[in-house]
Amino acid sequence: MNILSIGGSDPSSGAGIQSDIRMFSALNTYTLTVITAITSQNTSNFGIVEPVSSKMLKKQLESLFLDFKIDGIKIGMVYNSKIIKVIYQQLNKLKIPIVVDPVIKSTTGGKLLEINAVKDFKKYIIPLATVITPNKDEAEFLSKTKISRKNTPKIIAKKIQDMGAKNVVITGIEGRNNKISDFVLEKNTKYVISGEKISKINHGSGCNHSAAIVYSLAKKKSIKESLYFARKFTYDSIKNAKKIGKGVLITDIQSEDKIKEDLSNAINRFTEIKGIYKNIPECQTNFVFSKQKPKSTKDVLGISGRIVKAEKRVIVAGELKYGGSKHVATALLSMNKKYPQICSAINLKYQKTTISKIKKSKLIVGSYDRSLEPKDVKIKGSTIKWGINFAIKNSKNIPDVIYHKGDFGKEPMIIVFGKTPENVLKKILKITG
Ligand SMILES: Nc1ncnc2c1ncn2[C@@H]1O[C@H](COP(=O)(O)OP(=O)(O)OP(=O)(O)O)[C@@H](O)[C@H]1O
Ligand SMILES: Cc1ncc(COP(=O)(O)O)c(N)n1
Repeated sequence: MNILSIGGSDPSSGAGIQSDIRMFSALNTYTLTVITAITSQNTSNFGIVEPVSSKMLKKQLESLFLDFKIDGIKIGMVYNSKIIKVIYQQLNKLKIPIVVDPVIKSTTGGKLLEINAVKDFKKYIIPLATVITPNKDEAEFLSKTKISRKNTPKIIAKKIQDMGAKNVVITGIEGRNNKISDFVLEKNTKYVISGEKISKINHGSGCNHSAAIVYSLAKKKSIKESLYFARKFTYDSIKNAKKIGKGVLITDIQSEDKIKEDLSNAINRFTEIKGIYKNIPECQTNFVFSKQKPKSTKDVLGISGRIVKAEKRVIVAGELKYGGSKHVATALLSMNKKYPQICSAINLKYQKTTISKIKKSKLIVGSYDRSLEPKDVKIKGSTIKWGINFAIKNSKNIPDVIYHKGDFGKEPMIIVFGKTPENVLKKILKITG
């Protein structure tokens, strides 16, 4: 699939064209790019803007239309009237999804649309939009109306729809109980998509949101499906935002390749720990790492075989696969449900010496007694879930380690948990060897 991103260059790659390339690549989509303006900015400050000439813009667009099948277009920073008019001339006959992210001001305060271009933006760019995604401030600015009890998001969205956009999403409306919502006016129907607000000041969430919408629309999904997909995608990108520069955080997507790379590195380092073979249980070891918000073991990467003991060495038998682990992945899912930041786990042999080392190090330990398992739990085969939940309930803080001493015919076990495989490995180093 090929998606075209039309927008400004952000040299810090936190927003604009460069951010779109990162996002579409994470979605395994080829990104075509047309630059409208070059900006100088970083995560703290916005510098200057140099728009490209109309001729240059037109030539960029023509060169792509002559060569590629384009499945969807995202429009970000357009800056001035000349740019707006060229985009309109080139795009107005197209029949593919176009998502407009009306960027007016950057998070760091830079001007991304000239004041005297606002009129043409409304006249030429808004009517191109299959979906337009103003945030609350942008929606108020475009509609010249403040959201209030009287002027509801619906009234504001309708004003923007009347300018020619087919569907309108007003993003980032903050509510009570740490909720953040997007108000949607889809043709004649309205609805709200709500979720938890992450307390991080970030750069690029709006760009990621509109990029994910056009990606999903280009895959022929409905508007509603695309908005839910984009909301989750953006949430993950904010959750995974990193402090790369000195200022605001830069949003990022943890690609499946990155999950694989992190787990694979940690497994290699695990196998090299001196004397680690003593910590491999009879049922062998699995080491797992999940995607954000895993729903089932299919979202958890693990070894399709196990890490096995071969005399005084340990070797990895099998490959990394989603759904590769059952037991450790199930334990992780129970932990992750209560503590979503915990995404990695490993099981180790139960030994008194290890437990006393765990207790001496400052790790938080939880445990459960398998002989107390209720009958229905045994019958349903949901022992691990029951045990992990039992240990979590009885621990004030997030347990680093949960163990049980086994039962008749059941091997005792220790499970070490952490945010990432690297984090789990650090804990293992404290308690083994
Ligand atoms: N702190 C947050 N926690 C969770 N979701 C958020 C948060 N901030 C924004 N979102 C969601 O991210 C999506 C993008 O909206 P946002 O309001 O960030 O756009 P924007 O202000 O245009 O961003 P930008 O300034 O990066 O262009 C929306 O679905 C919004 O609800
Ligand atoms: C080139 C360009 N395009 C868009 C944004 C908006 O993104 P943000 O509001 O996150 O700063 C930006 N800062 N720069």
